[in-house]
Parts: sequence; C-alpha cells; structure tokens
Amino acid sequence: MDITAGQLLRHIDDPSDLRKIDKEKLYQVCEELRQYIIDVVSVHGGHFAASLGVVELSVALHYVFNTPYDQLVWDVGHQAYGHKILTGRRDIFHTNRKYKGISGFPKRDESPYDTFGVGHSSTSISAALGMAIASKLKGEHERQHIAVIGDGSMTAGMAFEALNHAGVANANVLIILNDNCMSIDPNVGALKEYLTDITTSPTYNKLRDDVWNLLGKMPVGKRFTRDMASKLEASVKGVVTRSSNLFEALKLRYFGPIDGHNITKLVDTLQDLKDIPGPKLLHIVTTKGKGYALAEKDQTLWHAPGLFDKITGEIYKKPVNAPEPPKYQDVFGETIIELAAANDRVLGVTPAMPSGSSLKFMMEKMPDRAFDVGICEQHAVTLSAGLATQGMRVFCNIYSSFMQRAFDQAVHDVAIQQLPVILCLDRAGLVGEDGPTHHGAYDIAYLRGIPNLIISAPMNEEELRNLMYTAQLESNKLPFVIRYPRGQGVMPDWRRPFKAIPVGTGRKIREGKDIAILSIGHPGNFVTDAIKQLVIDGLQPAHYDMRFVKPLDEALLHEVFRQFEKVITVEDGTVAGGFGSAILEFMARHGYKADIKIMGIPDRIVEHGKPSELYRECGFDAKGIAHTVMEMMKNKITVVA
Ligand SMILES: Cc1ncc(C[n+]2csc(CCOP(=O)(O)OP(=O)(O)O)c2C)c(N)n1
Ligand SMILES: CC(=O)[C@@H](O)[C@H](O)COP(=O)(O)O
Ligand SMILES: [Mg+2]
Repeated sequence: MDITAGQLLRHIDDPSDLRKIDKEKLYQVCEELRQYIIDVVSVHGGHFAASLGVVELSVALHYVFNTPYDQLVWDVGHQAYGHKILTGRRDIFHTNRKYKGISGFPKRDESPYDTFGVGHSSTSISAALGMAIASKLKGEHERQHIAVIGDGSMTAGMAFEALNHAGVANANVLIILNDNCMSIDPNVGALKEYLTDITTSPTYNKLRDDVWNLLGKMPVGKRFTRDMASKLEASVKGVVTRSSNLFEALKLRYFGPIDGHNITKLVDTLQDLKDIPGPKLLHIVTTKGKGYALAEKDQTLWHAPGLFDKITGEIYKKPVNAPEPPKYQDVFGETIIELAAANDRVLGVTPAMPSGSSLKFMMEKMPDRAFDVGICEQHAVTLSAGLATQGMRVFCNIYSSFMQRAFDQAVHDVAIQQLPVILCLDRAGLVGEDGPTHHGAYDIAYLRGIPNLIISAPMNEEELRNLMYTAQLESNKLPFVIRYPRGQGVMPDWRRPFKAIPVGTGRKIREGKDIAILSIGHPGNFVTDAIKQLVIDGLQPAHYDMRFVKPLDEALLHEVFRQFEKVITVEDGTVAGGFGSAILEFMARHGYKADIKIMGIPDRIVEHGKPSELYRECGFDAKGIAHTVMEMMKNKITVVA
C-alpha cells in the first residue's frame, strides 16, 4: 500500500530542506510528520507512542541545529521515527524493523544523522558527552552535542553517572529531558516525583514565565541577557522548588520546564541555548502518544501496539480457532502468583518491564510483594540479593539482553555469596524485530563461567512452571537462572500441578539410533518438528532436552556419547561459548570423540526481522536442523565443531 507524505513533508529529503521552511509553517510540518508516523506504523508496525510525543522536538532540533555536523543522540531510540523520516529515510520508512529493512533504532551505519547506535536505555548522555569532549580536544568549539533522554531512561545508574561527569566536564553538551511521566509502564521512583514537583509548581512556572517575558523586552546585548537570565532563573528556582534543583546541584544549567509540543517556543528556546556554552539541561514536558487520542489515553498499550486500524483504533489480533499456547511471559506472570500464594517469602522484581514480563499481574494482586524499580537492572539484581540475605525467595525478572547490564551484580552480589536469587531471563534468544541490541544471544555464554550459578531453560510452559517451582524451594541454596524466549510456547493446556525437577537433570524425549540431538530450551520444539520430517525420510534420531546448561546432566551425556558417534547441539544462544561449547568441554574432559555440530546463533551480529526469518538465517529452524542431520548422515568426514 502506498502511503504518501503531506505537502511539505514530501519535499523534505534532508534537514537542509526543513531549514528552508518558514518558522510559521513548522506546525504544518509537525502535523504531517505525525500523520505519516501514524499512517506507516499502523500498517507496518513498530514503536508508536514515544515517536508521536517528540514530533515537535524532532522538527525543532533539525531546524535549529546543523545536523549532522551538530551531533544528536537519541536515548533508547524507540522515539526516533520522526528523526529518521526527516533525515532521508521517509521513503524507506515502511521497511522499518523488517528483515533487511531499516532498523527500528538509530544505527551508525544506516545514516550520518544517527550518531550513536542505541536500543538499550540511558546511554545518550555519556555518548554525547564523549562526542563533546572530543570536539573540544579537536578545537571544534562551535559544534553542538545534544542528548535526548526520557524521564524513564533518566532513572538508570548510567544516566546519573554521566550527569555527574557532565557537570564538571566543561564540554558543550545539551541534555534534553523529555518528561512524559511514562516509561513503558508509568514511570516510578523519587526522581519521577521530583520532576512532577517542578513541572506542576504553579509559583515556579509563573515566575519563570515572567522572567522570560521580561528578558524578551530588555534592550540589552544577548550575552548580558543570558547572564541575567541564568541569575534570575537560579534565584527563582532556589526560592520556589521544594528542594534545590537537582540538576543545578550537579552543575548543569537547568532550563524549563517548557511545553514540548509548542513548536515555536521549542525553536526559540533551542536557538537561545545554542549560544550558551557548557553543560546544560532543558526540561520539556510532553504527552506520550500526542495527537492520537487512544494512545494518549492508554500509553502503555500504545507503546508498541502492533498493527492497527488507524481510523477505529482497533488493534488487530491474529484469528484463533483453537486454544492457543500462552506467551512464556504470561506463564511466568501467573505462576509467580501461585507460588507467592503458597509461600509468603516469594517476591517479584522487575526493572521497568511490568507489562513486558507480566509481573504486573502480581503487582496488581500483591502490591507489597512485587516491585517495579525503574530502568535499573543493576539495582534490581543487588536489591534481590539483599532481599535474599533475609530469606526471601526473589524472582528477579530481566530481559536477557538487559541483564548484560547487571553482569557484575550477578557475580559479585549473587554468585560469590551464594544467594539463592532466581533470575528469570525473559526474551532469551532471537527476539525478532528489535534486532541485535535486544537479542538475548549471550546470556548462556556470559553466565556459564560463573561458579555457583544454576542455569536452566525450559522447552515448554510446563517446564517453565516446574523450574520456577524448583528454584523457590527451601532446598535450593543456589542462585538459579531460568531463561525463556519472547512469545508463545507450545502448550495450550499448561496449568499442570507443580513437580520439582532435580537440578542438573535432562530428559530423553525420543529414543533413536542414527544420531543424537541435544537441545536446550525452546528450540527443542524445532528439533521435534525436524525429527517428524527425518522419520519420514527414514532416519531415527534420538532427542534429549537437557534443561540445564549448568550443572550438565553428566549421566545423560555419558549415555549419549557411549551410544552415538554423531551428535548435534541446538540452542538459541551464541555458539561462541554457549551450551554447545559446554558439551564440547564435557567431551574433552572425558575423552569422547564424535562428529559434532553446534547449532545456534552464529558468532556475528544477527540483524532484525521476524523470528522465523532469523531462525532460518541462523540455520536452526526445523528445516535447518533436518538439513544438518541429513548432511551429517551422508558425510562421514568430521564436521567442524
Ligand atoms: C537497559 C534497558 N532497560 C529497559 C529497556 C526497555 N525500555 C525501552 S523504552 C523504555 C521506557 C523508556 O522511558 P522513557 O525514557 O521515559 O521514554 P518514553 O518511552 O517515555 O518516551 C524501556 C523501559 C531498555 N530499552 N533498555
Ligand atoms: C525499546 C524497547 O526496549 C522496548 O520497547 C522493547 O522493544 C520491548 O520489547 P518487547 O516487545 O519484547 O516487550
Ligand atoms: Mg518517558
């Protein structure tokens, strides 16, 4: 379907075209940009509400600053659709997040306007500050560096670390705090309350507006005006904010809050700030989902709604004829409530993903026992460790790729002290359209080397439930990782009574004689499908669902390597140091020799696309596995491990 951009937008191939437009007409550019985002995302999918909220900001930034020479860094990047459309990607925007299409996030090799690759939050201030310091060292004193960061992303440790440095770095960096009071779910924490205080204080806002108006009327030189402005602002802030200004205390000049949907005000303010050197922060207030009423009303639902009818607002669901398997996240969300009902020491923790992890079910039912701690993966893990010291059985649910942030906490705070924290790593494996920043590719490899850690992966919903049950038993004294993928499992009828799974035991799913296939986690289902085809072709593969990467089921592995000369391992993690590598180490330790092929995510960056497209590309979908078996069966030469 052809989607046409509005009259002005269709001529903006680059920000230099935007800069030729009269300031008075920018509101029309904003309207057209907003409409274009709605038109394309409703048909092609992607993140939605966040980009609508920064339409005016995106236009103003490219209008005022000399991008790409001036460097603009978007935090997370899920809100950068307007930026992409204005910077030469309007006509390919329909390929957003599609296999071989453009990325859903800013990406350096996609455009010179994408100064820094993003996807994970709270990196923008550090990155922009790095650029600003480099410019200073190179003598590029007029060059501007802007980080756009949301209120949710500002809650992370990384953002605070960067603010702490920025305040004393004497570099030319402008931080724009886009405050919409939302993360994916409502934003949480004391910082959020502080920002609300500043934003809603009528006394402060009136005084600030008076100061700006007064300055506008003063017939004095620009620099003098700004000096006056900063002094007046500081005194206003000192008087009327409940506590002294947090950002000013960190030696950043604080401006705002201003209405982030008033394009004229934004342009004027940015123009002014451009001439003020050094580190500064502009606080803008916006509405997530701005301009699409339903999104403004339910901002969490419309964060990334899937395809929808832009007129009626109906979000399309795939038609179901029979009972569907649940999403793994929902099995987690419902199972933790059952466990918590039976064991009052069970608690839940999520760093800012209550909806994504489905911990929100427990937060609603048992608000004292389930916590959203904001985008703070490191804190989430150490908080869980602290709770565990007091005998609590904490399920800390973190997306696999975000868990990368908390590696040290897993080692230092959890494993060394043998605290039985339960780390549920959702979105393990290839997540699909979010792409390489979000693939949970590395968890097995980076966790496997940590002593004392149990690492498991369920092949289906029932195993997820039973692993969760096992992990919270008093008899378990060790930290316990349970990793599972994004999306649906395979068992519509999944609510079965709990059964403990002895730690370090796998199961033989199918007897066989020609070859053994060892799988870990959900890809075991791809193996099952592959075997259906292989049996038709006359082969008899054995299949083992290993369930644990650590400790390995050594008894089962001895059985395998005594019986089979050909072995395949399948995992949805990197082959570099993952489950297959653990099997190779086992072979080496015990002197086994076999033709072995390690299947999983290859040791390179896998881009975005539908999960099925990516599994196919990586070769471990059912077809790929069947093909590998056939190749190994006809090829007697040792296959590369
Ligand atoms: C390290 C990390 N944790 C969690 C996420 C998931 N995530 C993506 S956007 C988002 C909300 C960000 O809120 P904010 O910065 O205020 O942006 P908004 O969506 O409100 O525009 C979260 C939690 C992430 N991308 N990175
Ligand atoms: C930008 C970001 O990090 C999140 O919005 C992420 O895309 C959510 O992923 P899920 O859709 O898997 O919850
Ligand atoms: Mg926000």
